[in-house]
Formats: sequence, structure tokens, C-alpha cells
Amino acid sequence: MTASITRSSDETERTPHPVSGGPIVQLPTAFGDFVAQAWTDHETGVEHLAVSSPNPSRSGKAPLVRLHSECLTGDVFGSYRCDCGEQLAFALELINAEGGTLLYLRGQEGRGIGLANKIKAYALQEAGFDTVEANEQLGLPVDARSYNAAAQILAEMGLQEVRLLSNNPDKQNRLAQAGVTVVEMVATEVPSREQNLRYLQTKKDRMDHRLTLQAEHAGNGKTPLAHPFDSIND
Ligand SMILES: Nc1nc2c(ncn2[C@@H]2O[C@H](COP(=O)(O)OP(=O)(O)OP(=O)(O)O)[C@@H](O)[C@H]2O)c(=O)[nH]1
Ligand SMILES: [Zn+2]
Repeated sequence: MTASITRSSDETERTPHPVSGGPIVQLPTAFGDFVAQAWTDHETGVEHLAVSSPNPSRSGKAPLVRLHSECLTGDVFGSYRCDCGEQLAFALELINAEGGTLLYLRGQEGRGIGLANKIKAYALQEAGFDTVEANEQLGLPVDARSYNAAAQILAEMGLQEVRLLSNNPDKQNRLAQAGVTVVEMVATEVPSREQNLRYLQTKKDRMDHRLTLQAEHAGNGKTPLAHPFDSIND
């Protein structure tokens, strides 16, 4: 429980970010049967949740890991303003099929600026600003997230070499700085929609997200993925 993280570049030892994990419990879900473990960040008091496949990876490759930043509007309400809810469903389906872990990072709402500020940023986007400009207009960082707690949780779970389910190269770099080796980036693009196309285009153009946004990939509501709520309403 006290694994230290070292910089791969210079092997300089750093003080581990203080986190602790609780008991591992069964978590049967609409996406399959998982196990869950809560983790507390003792620096911030924020509680995160690791949701893992109970079976070891069948591929023999490094474990699949998704770091999912909290998005109340997308994850809980199924908002189409962003791709978060559908990415969450996609990741859980893949982890159920292939094995792996989804670490749900709370306190990262709105790329770390918080829910109320994200909604203010939405208001600015409705006035014409893009998702980057909106944060800047609020005098806030474009991306205020830290992955130090996540890296330490992964280390304590024995996940220091991972295949990262993400389109965000910055996440890969920031994890590497925190001591986690990303051996492969696994795309997590879901079909775009009319309502989130500008947002996704901005992420591609201004935040270097690896998104194709190809016409056949752009569902625009015509080829929706299974939504988290679809299989719950039985
Ligand atoms: N500030 C702000 N945050 C947003 C907006 N739309 C979604 N978010 C937040 O963005 C975060 C998700 O980040 P993304 O950039 O979509 O994806 P990522 O996690 O960096 O990259 P992937 O791993 O590829 O999904 C969540 O915390 C959301 O709450 C927005 O318009 N403004
Ligand atoms: Zn979102």
C-alpha cells in the first residue's frame, strides 16, 4: 500500500501522493459484473472509484485502463453536449469484454473547474465562445486536472504499465510524468452528434485530441451507441 512512484527519466524518488483504498466489493451493473473499490485522496479529501473486471486480461497485453473524469451532466443525465456519457458506457463495455479497470475521477468536473463553473462555461459557449475560450473568459485554466492521485492509485493497484483508453495525448504525458507508463493509447471515440460536434472539433483542433470525426463515424443521432440507460430500463 506504500508503493513509491519514481520518475522513469531520472529515477528520482518522489513522495507518494497520499491515497488509501477500501474493501473490494461486487458491483453487478447493466454493463456486466465488476468489482469496485473506493479510494480516498488524503490531500484533497476527494473520493474516487475504481471499477474493474473481476477476470484477468485475456489478451496477455498490459491491462486496459480508463481514467474517466467526472461529468455529472454527461454521465448521469446523458447530456449530448459532450461525449462523456457515451464514452463511459463504451469503456465499461470494453472492460467487461477484455478485462481492465475504469478509475472514475471525482473532483474533475469541467476539466477540474467544477460543476458551477462548467455550467457558466456552457452559457459562454451558447454566446459563441468555444470550450477553450469559455474557460479563458472565466479566468480559469483550460484544463485544471491533476493526475497525481490517479497515478498513485494505479500504482497501488499494481497498474504501472497500462494500455490507456483515451484520445487525449496530454493525459498520456501527464501520467508518464506521474510515473505510469502508457504502453499504448486505445481509441475511445464514440460517434459525434449534432449537439457535440463543435465541442469535439474544438478538442481536436485546439486540445490535440485524437479524433477522426469522419462523416461515417459522425452518427449525428442516426447511429447512436447503446446509452447507459437503454439496458437499465428493462
Ligand atoms: N470546462 C469544460 N469542461 C467540460 C466541457 N465539456 C465537458 N467537460 C468536462 O471535460 C471532462 C472530460 O474531458 P474530455 O476533454 O472530454 O476528455 P478527456 O478525459 O480529456 O479525454 P479522453 O480520455 O479522450 O476522454 C469532464 O470533466 C467534463 O466534465 C466544457 O464545455 N467545458
Ligand atoms: Zn461531459
